[in-house]
Amino acid sequence: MWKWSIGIWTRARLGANKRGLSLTWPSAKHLSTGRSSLPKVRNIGIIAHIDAGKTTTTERMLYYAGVSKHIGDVDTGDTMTDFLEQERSRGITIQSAAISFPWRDSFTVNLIDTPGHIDFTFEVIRALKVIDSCVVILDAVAGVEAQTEKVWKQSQSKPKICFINKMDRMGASFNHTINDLVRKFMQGTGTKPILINFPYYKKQPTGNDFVFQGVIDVINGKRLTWSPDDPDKIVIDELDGTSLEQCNRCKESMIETLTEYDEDLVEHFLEDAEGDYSKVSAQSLNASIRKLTLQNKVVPILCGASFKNIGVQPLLDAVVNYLPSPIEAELPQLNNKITPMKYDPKVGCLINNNKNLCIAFAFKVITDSIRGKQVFVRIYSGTLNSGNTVYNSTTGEKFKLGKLLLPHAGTSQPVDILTAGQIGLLTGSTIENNVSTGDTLITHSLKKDGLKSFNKEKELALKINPIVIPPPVFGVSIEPRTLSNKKSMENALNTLITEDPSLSITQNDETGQTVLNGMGELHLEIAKDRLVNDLKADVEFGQLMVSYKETINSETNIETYENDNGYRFSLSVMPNSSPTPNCVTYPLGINDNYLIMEKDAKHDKEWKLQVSLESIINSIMASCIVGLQRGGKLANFPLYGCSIKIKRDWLVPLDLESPQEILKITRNLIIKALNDLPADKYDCLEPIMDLDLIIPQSDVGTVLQDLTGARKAQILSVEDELATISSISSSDIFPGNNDRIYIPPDIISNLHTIKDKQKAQDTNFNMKKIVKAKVPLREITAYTNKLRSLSQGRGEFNIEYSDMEKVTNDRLQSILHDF
Ligand SMILES: Nc1nc2c(ncn2[C@@H]2O[C@H](COP(=O)(O)OP(=O)(O)OP(=O)(O)O)[C@@H](O)[C@H]2O)c(=O)[nH]1
Repeated sequence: MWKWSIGIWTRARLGANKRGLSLTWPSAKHLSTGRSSLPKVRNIGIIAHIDAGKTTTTERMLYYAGVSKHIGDVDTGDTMTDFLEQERSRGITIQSAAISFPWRDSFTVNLIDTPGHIDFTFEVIRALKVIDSCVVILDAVAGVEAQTEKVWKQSQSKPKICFINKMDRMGASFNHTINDLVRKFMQGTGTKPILINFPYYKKQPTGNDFVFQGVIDVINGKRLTWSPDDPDKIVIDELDGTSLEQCNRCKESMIETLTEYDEDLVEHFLEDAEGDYSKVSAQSLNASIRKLTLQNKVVPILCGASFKNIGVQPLLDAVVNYLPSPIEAELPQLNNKITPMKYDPKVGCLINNNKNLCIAFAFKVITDSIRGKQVFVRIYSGTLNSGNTVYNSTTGEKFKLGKLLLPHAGTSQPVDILTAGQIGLLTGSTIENNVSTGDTLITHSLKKDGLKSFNKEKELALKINPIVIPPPVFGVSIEPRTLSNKKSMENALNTLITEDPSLSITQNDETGQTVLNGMGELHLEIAKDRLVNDLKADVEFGQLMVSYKETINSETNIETYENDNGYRFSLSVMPNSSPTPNCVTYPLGINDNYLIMEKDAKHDKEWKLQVSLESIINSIMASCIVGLQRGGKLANFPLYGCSIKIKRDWLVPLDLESPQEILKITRNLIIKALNDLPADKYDCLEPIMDLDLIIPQSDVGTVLQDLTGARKAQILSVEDELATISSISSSDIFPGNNDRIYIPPDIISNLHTIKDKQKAQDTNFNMKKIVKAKVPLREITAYTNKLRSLSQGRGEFNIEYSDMEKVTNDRLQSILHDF
């Protein structure tokens, strides 16, 4: 918490000198050992629409935490979290970067800065899997944009704080953005916004211009202004006049909202504060906001302009004050739903009441030119020590851990131990072939090789539910420039898809063509760039093409393999259906395919196999993926939405030495089953996209005509965009569910740039419409130029994968013409 005194506040006063050295925070110590007191850890994700200012805000956080000595800037390409060459040259975040830093009173913040572009949605999904809460950044001019809506929904019930950024820009509206937030996410849910601070505009000495200069702190009733020349200097003043009046109204509104849910605060308000709003203590308000944020009853809202260094320290305070520690977060989602789990304040998450059980989840793999493969893990329970023997419950492999690191985006710090709640990195040669994204690692917290002490049936079979990978929608063919480059191309592709499992490779056995598939044009563009420039693959690429799929509408014959050595194996391929009783289901990668194994209690228990059941199942899964990717009978498009069912009576010989032997058998059975299925039992599928358009009202007719005609779009809705900024700025109160929350009115700030002036005119004088539609991806490629010409450059659009849809025979013929 801040110590309030009127005057000038700098980093030096907090104990950090200008070179970023911490004198009073015990940061260096707790970061170097990897141990932190669990209640003082925050695992947060920074999420938002593209360009909202996530990386800019993260860079300021790192600077104020003393981690970086100068403020990195996306526009000059010297940020710590966007360290890939492609990120720096394009000024966008491509992969989520994890970084740990200290903040006040020995808190450790583990932060993941996520990309905003829709093509990198998998990066957001995997970050959301391992963080406990989110900081949502909003652009104060644009309000809640399409990708913010998406990530808000994806983050489900994780507690959130909102930071309304870019308050310095012309057209910025605090009021409009909060209205937008409430309308899109809170109305009818019982969740309410809580204004922690609101913007302060300073009137310029000449003219009537106001410039965004700081914030009014509602809880402490102070004005904080940042110096344009010195990022470390904050001046704290008492309030008077309109600011004081607005702050009091905000505080009353805050107390009214909180007391609706919090009996403890009601008691404090009536007894200690004697019903006087001004006497309600900051401590009680902060405790109440924390409690209700964790319950998703309220969302604290702050504002600032990260680019101008305004408002970032209060945001960091809000992170540690209001967001959950790992012992207050949601429990992990395990495959075995009956395993008991709870939080213990000392050891963190306690799984199966076994405090020695360490469970970690591998959520990201990167390849460093010096350190080789590194795996990001989130530790859920217990501790991970370097040198521990670890069991990978996803693959059934055992291996010894090498060095552990704490991530610092671009650089990392070696540690001996990673504790529950931490996000860390595994390195060393032993992880090379033993860990992939989505794997669960299990070990004994105290013993170097204590796996034997676990209950094999229960504890070593535990898995954290895997990350769901959306299907790729675009592909590009790739071939080595010379035959001698083939091996290095395969290695480079392998590295690429290990790092980013939302990329995939399909191989056409007939034509020999290799296709790299991804989530969108930009995704593949970046992948191509990485292949050639970072991984030095000497390759040629074909045209970008839509990723079509095939599916089956009927079950295949049951195919059986049996031999004298004791193998017996039968399977069939069928369309996905509802869960089958007495079966175990395993997802098969990206195409909504599954492996279904009829349960047989005999397996593993009685077989006394030399290799683990998990590694056998893993081999079966790998061969299923290959078998289904060979494609269907219509056009060899990869199979989608299919299940491979292994029948109950399967047997493998007791002396089986390697599960690899099973690979070929399974693959051949799948190919035989699919070959014998007649062509009329196959359907072709094409990707359908959700399209969000914002267009001037005057162009709605022509744009809709083009969409429904040539582009075969189905229009879902056409709505007015929210009222324009000028009309909203006068409305300072909006209705919530049954109550009203006070938001101070906006002041239109100075016009900074020509672009901003144009944007302001556009926003003020042109009513816009929001169109939502579904459209085949094939019809919406290269739409940017078309929309530009139909809307005189004023239309904007966003597309996002919706689902795969069956195509008619005529359409299939027209699709086949594209190849
Ligand atoms: N005027 C103004 N510009 C800002 C502010 N914060 C960020 N920007 C600018 O907005 C642009 C995008 O900023 P980023 O930090 O890269 O945004 P992002 O959300 O990380 O972008 P992606 O990760 O690519 O989605 C850059 O040009 C920043 O300089 C702000 O407070 N005010």
